[in-house]
Amino acid sequence: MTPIIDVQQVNKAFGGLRVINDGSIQVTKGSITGMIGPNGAGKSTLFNLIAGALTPDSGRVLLDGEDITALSANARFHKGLLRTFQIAHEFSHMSALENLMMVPSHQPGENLFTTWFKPRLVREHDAKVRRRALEVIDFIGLYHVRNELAGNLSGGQKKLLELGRTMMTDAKVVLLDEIAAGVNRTLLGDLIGNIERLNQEMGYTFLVIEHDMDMIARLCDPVIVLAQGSVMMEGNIDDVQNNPEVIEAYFGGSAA
Ligand SMILES: Nc1ncnc2c1ncn2[C@@H]1O[C@H](COP(=O)(O)OP(=O)(O)OP(=O)(O)O)[C@@H](O)[C@H]1O
Repeated sequence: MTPIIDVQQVNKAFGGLRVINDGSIQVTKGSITGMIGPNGAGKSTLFNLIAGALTPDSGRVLLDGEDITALSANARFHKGLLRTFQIAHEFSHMSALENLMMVPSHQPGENLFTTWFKPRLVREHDAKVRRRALEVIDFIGLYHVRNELAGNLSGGQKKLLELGRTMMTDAKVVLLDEIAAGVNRTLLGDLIGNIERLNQEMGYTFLVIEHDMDMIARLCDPVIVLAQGSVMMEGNIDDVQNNPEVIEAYFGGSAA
């Protein structure tokens, strides 16, 4: 089966520092794949190369078999490859529900021609977006705070809202970057449950960078271990945790 994400022999250097060294990873459609590694291993850089925030010096990135190496992050977003969006400053002054409704899509209202000449189409679209936002906010368990300003939500609630924002799109693959950081254990349980439901019920594929090993162990199979810009191994969490090379490089190091 064609992997949904196929990173092929990617290299990336910053100045003289080679950060990704012939990096190749495959993410299987329908999986929740984890990516771990010591601090500075290159996890965020690889994420940025996949999401399109960075361009590789060499190598290719394929999405569902299509070469997307030259595409912008925005073009990749419209192809269904997204990373959770931090709630940007300007959005913290909008309600939780409005944050969901503001997620970019091909909205007819954005086109001046449709706004002027097809106002009914715009109204129908807005009503549809609102209905979807209400469904999503219910799904992520934030219905009771739907009218709260996003800036007033707790850290964990903001993470749930970020996940909810991905659900407003036609996501195929969602990149989750350290989503557990700063989230209390109860909300972390909700977050994990929601990710599993999105995966099982709605067919989302996830690629997860995480320092929280408990979350990796509960969610991810397989787990890819990155060390010094290269893939050290891939396997299930038990294989990874029992691999002497990984223990030396990762658990024996300074990483969490
Ligand atoms: N824009 C940049 N310019 C220069 N060096 C960079 C840049 N981005 C990352 N690096 C360097 O690349 C290396 C890998 O960084 P990266 O953030 O990808 O690692 P990481 O595995 O995500 O680390 P962490 O777990 O600490 O977040 C580090 O040595 C870092 O200092």
